[in-house]
Parts: sequence; C-alpha cells; structure tokens
Amino acid sequence: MLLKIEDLAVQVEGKQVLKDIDLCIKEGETHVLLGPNGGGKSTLFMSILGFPNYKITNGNIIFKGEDITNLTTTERVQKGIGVSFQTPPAIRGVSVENLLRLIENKDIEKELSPKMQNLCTKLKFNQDFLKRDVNLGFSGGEVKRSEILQLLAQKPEFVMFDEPDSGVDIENVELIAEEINELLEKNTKPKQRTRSGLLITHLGYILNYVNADIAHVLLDGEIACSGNPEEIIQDVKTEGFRGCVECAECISKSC
Ligand SMILES: Nc1ncnc2c1ncn2[C@@H]1O[C@H](COP(=O)(O)OP(=O)(O)OP(=O)(O)O)[C@@H](O)[C@H]1O
Repeated sequence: MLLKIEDLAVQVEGKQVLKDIDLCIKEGETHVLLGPNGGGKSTLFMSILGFPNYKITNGNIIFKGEDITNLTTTERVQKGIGVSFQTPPAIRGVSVENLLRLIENKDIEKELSPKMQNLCTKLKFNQDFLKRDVNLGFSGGEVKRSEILQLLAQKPEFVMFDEPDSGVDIENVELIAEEINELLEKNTKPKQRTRSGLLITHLGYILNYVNADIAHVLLDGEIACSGNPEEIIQDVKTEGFRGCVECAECISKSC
C-alpha cells in the first residue's frame, strides 16, 4: 500500500472539516475525488501535504509504511509526495528555469537535462518563457503546464492534482493529460506501475483522457461512497452528489 489514511479527522481554524476518512491507494493506482463545493476535497489534499493550518485531531497518514502524520510538508515532499495546485502562488525573483534546475539537480548553476529540455518544448515553454518568474502573470493554461513541468522534474511516487482541467482549453487539457499519463506510467501494465495519483475533478472532464481506478465522493467532510469512476460520474450527472451515494455500485470503503 502506498498511501493509507486511517480514521482521519481534520480541523481548519477551529472548524471540524473532515471526519472518519479512510482511504487506501495502492502502488500504480489512480484515484479521483469528487464532491460538491465545500465538501472538503482541498482540505484532504492540504492535510496529506501537512500544511500547518490543517490540524489533524484524529487518525493517521501512512506513506510507504511510515507514519507521516507529524512530519512537515518539506519532509513529506522529500519522501515522494508531489502536488499540482489549482492556484499556486507566484514566486517573484525565481524563474521557471531556475526552479526546475533546483528541483531536478538541487543546483541552480547546473543545466537542465536534455530530457527536461525536451519536456519544456513539449509543454510549449520556450527560452523566453523559462526566464519568466514562476506563475507571475501566467494564463490559466500556463499555470497548469508549469505545475506539471515541476512534477515531471520532481518525479514523486504519489502525485496529487487539484482540478487539472479547470480553466484550461481543450488543447491544453489534452497536453496536460498526456503528461499526467506519463507521470502515472499509464503506458505500462497496471501491475508494473509504481507511481500513484489522486485527482480532484468537479466535472470529470480530465477522465476522458486519464484513466482512474477508483472514485470517491467527499460529502460534508466524509467519504460518502467509493467505486467505479465511470459509474459514479454517471450517477452524479443524473442524481447529483447526494443521490449518487444511494447508487448500487458504490462500495463503502476503499481499504
Ligand atoms: N481557512 C479556513 N477557515 C475556515 N474554514 C475553512 C478554511 N478552509 C476551508 N474551510 C472550510 O472547510 C470546508 C471545506 O472546504 P474545502 O476547500 O476543503 O472544500 P472543497 O471540496 O475543496 O471545495 P471546492 O470544490 O469549492 O474547492 C468549507 O466549508 C470551507 O469553508
């Protein structure tokens, strides 16, 4: 098991946002988090990442067999957790290229590898663009592509994507999905995959391009049901999030 979340409860600013969260993600699996606005999806992401404002009041987060519940965000990232934020902050004074050099080589003076340079070209980042400050004045699509590029340099074993399909045009969704598939080793057989992913998507649009194994509906801070992504999305479309919980295909837990 790559990630195991047991009976997790989380408070934000004194408000109980998540409770009774059990989630198990095996090596090579891709899971999807669905749910209405305010259901707790971003809170779960931030709690897995270990942001200090997200106070764990109960439960554990186990990553690669190790209890990481009390580790800092930096320690979790070093252990192999990566994230693509929906609206990441701009970093004044740090160019995209220098950030990539730091992630890839831990050395700002060292050139990017030819593989990384090819990925920059593939993701439509030319030399001028690489000189720009990270996320400063970037369009929605540029922000997402830049986040993916950073993940491709980091190569985490567990990757979380916060709405990779929101605010992005069709060509960019296809491009982003191609790289998500590359990161999650979708071109290899399921049993040979080592990396796992967790995607937040409101409408499931990205799932037209990225195959997921299990979907979870997060409702009022609890995982209300888990099951086959296509069936759950279909139920959400016809019954809404609350109606979908009644669906016959749903299983109660992923662990
Ligand atoms: N810093 C905060 N202070 C107070 N309440 C917060 C804070 N952050 C989140 N919440 C509350 O926690 C609940 C869950 O929010 P969260 O952002 O996790 O939901 P979400 O499922 O990601 O929503 P969306 O789909 O709209 O992005 C909401 O009621 C929200 O108001």
